Amino acid sequence: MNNGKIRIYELSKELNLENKDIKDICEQLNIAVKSHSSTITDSQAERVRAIAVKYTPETAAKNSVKHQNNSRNKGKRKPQILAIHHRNNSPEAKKKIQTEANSTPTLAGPPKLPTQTPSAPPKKTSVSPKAQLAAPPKVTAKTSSSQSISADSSAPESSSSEKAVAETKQLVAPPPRPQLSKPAAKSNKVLQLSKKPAKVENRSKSTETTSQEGKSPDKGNFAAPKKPKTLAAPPLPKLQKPPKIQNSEPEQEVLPDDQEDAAILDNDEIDLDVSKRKPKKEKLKRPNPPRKVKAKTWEDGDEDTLEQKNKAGTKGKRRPKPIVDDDDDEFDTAFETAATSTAISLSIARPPKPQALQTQKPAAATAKKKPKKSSPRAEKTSKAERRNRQVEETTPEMIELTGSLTVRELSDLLNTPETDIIRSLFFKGIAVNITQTLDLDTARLVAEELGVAVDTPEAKSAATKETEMLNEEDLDNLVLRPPVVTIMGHVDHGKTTLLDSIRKSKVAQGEAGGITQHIGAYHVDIEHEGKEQQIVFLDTPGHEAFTAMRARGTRVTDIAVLVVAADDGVQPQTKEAISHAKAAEVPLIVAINKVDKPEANPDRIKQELTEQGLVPEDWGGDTTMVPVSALKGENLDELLEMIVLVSEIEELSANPNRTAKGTVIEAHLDRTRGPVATLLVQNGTLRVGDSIVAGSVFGKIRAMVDDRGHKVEAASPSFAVEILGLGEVPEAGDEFDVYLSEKEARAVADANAEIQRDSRLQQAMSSRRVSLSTLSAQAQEGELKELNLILKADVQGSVEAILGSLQQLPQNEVQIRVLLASPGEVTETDVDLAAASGAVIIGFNTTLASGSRQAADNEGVDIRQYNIIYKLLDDIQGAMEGLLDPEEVEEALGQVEVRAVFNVGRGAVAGCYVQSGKVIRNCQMRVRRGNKVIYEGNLDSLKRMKEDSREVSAGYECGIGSAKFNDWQEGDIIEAYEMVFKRRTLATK
Ligand SMILES: Nc1nc2c(ncn2[C@@H]2O[C@H](COP(=O)(O)OP(=O)(O)OP(=O)(O)O)[C@@H](O)[C@H]2O)c(=O)[nH]1
Repeated sequence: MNNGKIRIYELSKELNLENKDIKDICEQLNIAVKSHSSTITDSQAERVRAIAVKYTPETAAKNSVKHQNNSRNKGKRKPQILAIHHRNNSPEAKKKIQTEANSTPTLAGPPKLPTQTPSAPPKKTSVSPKAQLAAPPKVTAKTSSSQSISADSSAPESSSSEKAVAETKQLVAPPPRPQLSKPAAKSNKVLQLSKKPAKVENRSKSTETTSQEGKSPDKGNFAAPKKPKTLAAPPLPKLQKPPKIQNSEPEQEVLPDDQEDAAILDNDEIDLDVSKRKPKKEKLKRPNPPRKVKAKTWEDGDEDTLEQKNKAGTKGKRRPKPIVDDDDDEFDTAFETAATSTAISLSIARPPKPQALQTQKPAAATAKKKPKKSSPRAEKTSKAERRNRQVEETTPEMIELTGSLTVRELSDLLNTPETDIIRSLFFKGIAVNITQTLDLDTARLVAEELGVAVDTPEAKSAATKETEMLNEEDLDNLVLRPPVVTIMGHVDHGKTTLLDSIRKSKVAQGEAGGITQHIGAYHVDIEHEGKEQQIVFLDTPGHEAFTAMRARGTRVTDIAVLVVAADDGVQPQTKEAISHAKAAEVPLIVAINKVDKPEANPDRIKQELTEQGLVPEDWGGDTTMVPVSALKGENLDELLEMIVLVSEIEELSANPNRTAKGTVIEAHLDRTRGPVATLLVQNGTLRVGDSIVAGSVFGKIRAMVDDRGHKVEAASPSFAVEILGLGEVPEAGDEFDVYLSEKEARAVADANAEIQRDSRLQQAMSSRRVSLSTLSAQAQEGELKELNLILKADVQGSVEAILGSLQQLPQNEVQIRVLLASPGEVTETDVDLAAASGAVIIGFNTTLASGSRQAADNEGVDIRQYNIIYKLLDDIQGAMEGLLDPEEVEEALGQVEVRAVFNVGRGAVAGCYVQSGKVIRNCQMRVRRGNKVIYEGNLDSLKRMKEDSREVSAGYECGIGSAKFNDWQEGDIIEAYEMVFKRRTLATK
């Protein structure tokens, strides 16, 4: 709904009717509608909803005129509902209600309701829908509750509390449409479920039966389970919707225009009921405790909050108030009792959105307090008390925070009104709105202020193995597989050289700057105990910028080889590698490298490693440490042997006789070949032609190439292959699965894409998160600056590495906003985005697509290209500093000594000698006498040889005068300086 209007198709969707049906209803109501995309006003929509409740396509088809008449007839019923409202005030009625409530325990059983509703439709099949429509009284006859309802319809005004109870019950039982004298109403409900009036009747019957017998309606009523489909189709949610309409809307429909207000009151009453019943819903759905909190808020009279929550379903929200006004204490008590039993049915009857339900639940619990409203002032006080009490009662003792969350989410977690959170932050100088995302520290601050302890379990290490690749079916077909080994270690400790040496090839050559920047996977054949064996190596980069990639490497690895240079020792990334290996719970073998170097000291390395918890075997520990020289190829055999031995102990196995699954090691877009991904098969066998899903990407494998560049048809467990045929570039680190059915594979990919989209949205929200350190005061004063970036890199791993490094840059004054970060060329689209958002495009190891350079020139977009990450980071830091306001600093010009004082008129001029630097007319000066500064101000006149001079340099004499200072003395020192603006650098926190 926009601007108070709603389109026909939106309405039809909401009411679960056909567009045509809605148009029919509009026609009945004389609302001009041309097509399904026509809009009508909210008030018109309300009228349509009212009619829709009772609307049946069947009836509609017969004639629209009848409907009009019917709607008039319905108007007669509305008064019934109104009457219920009045009944509430009658003490007698209340008693009756109590009695009723007690006597109808069946209704109270919340669990039954859900079952009933869904099952109801089928039962109805046994009954002729037409009959129902034509003779609503029959329905009433079936149930006691329905009877009372029918009585109401006959004499609405005189309706008693019994009737009210009966109505409530009806509401509870979704179908029981005795109230609806018009068959249409019933049919409407039915329609929502299955669009078949017959089903509606069944439902009502079933519900009735259930309420009486306390059994599941399904069994008894299922005389004709003819259309199980219908049953399946009308899932619970649908059922919920129709009920709402029944409760409130039928009445509205019936009421003549001039009675609309009264109808609203009625609705309000109904809402009250609902709120009271909500507690039961909790039992049924038992979803989010936070919602309860919201409900409390609502009770407190925070209408706004409610309204905000349910813009679409505003009706429900308004209702609470009127109820309060009309409520009588006694009645409330009685009604509460009754509500317990009827709550469930009501909830079913109500279509309200989940949010509304949530909010209402708590309301139900506190409904008793409402009567106090009779005295507005007393009510205010009681509200506050109640609110405090509620908050105290419901605020959890401890919450668990794992990351950023919105104000609303925090409110849910804390069972505290959003407004309280916003207020609390406001007083701390942080202005937020309800949808804004708070970072963990801010959220913790809020929670702790409310006395709620915060637990922040450490984020699961990225290196932790996430998925078990084997499942039960594989156990019978397990065969040993080669170990997947990750080589880790500090930069330049010789990882690539080691692998290179093992492979007897020159992988290190050709890497930009000699730094490994991509993850690679290679297999080597070795001979062990006379048998040929294989080891698959993952080569991960050593620079700390690639932490994420290394972590990923660990996640798929079986054994970690930690390379430590014997001449350098344990370094930061050595420690990091150890922690990754520990997180992944993989065995670790240390290769003490560069032992050929004269300064190599393996024992020192062992000592340092011992301090990290890795005690060498020859020192009594359990860590295998092998001294090697990667460069000279010394002792590599022993290292390989150790790897094989460890893998044997690990009994690494997989089932090659199944569809493959594994992990995307790397992926990029190749200009000629399309998306290319390196996959590590961890179970099963991957084959050309397989339908594969990697993350959210679907593909049919066109070709596979192994690490030696050979085309292969199949890849068995532990082997890494580069594949072609994916639709898009998957994310490195994504797991992949092969599906026998291409259709299923596509569906899985689509579903994954949906999930990823959601999480990306959340990330986008988080990128604008409120952080205590960066926002607070600055944000409010508009001082926070942003540097927008678009990052394109050769591969996903580089993207992650750069993003990780960017996060390390101080952002307390200038915040980096990465609008887009993806692997691939810099395209014209990127340029457009940059132009629209004032972003700079950063390309790393990537090229410009044709046309993008020209587009950038035309748009004035800055594209920076790099192949060394340090340079990239330096430049970005420079750009960020460029965004800082320059600071005004004092720049010394020179020093002048006063050697004589000349009185001129009323003033005086100093005869000076420039000792150093220079002095400039109109510059700033500071006059020092001894250690004291006696004047600071402008140097107004500067003369050289009685002539005005602009500047006098060191070694020359000059006359200096100031309009505001004449108290010169010989020996005074004048420090000449000027204020200049200087570019600032980012302060590192
Ligand atoms: N003397 C000697 N030098 C070695 C040995 N292993 C590697 N180096 C040298 O150490 C330097 C770094 O080697 P790399 O293999 O590139 O180191 P890396 O750990 O892969 O470096 P990144 O890929 O940048 O993390 C090179 O100059 C190698 O020649 C060795 O066993 N002995």
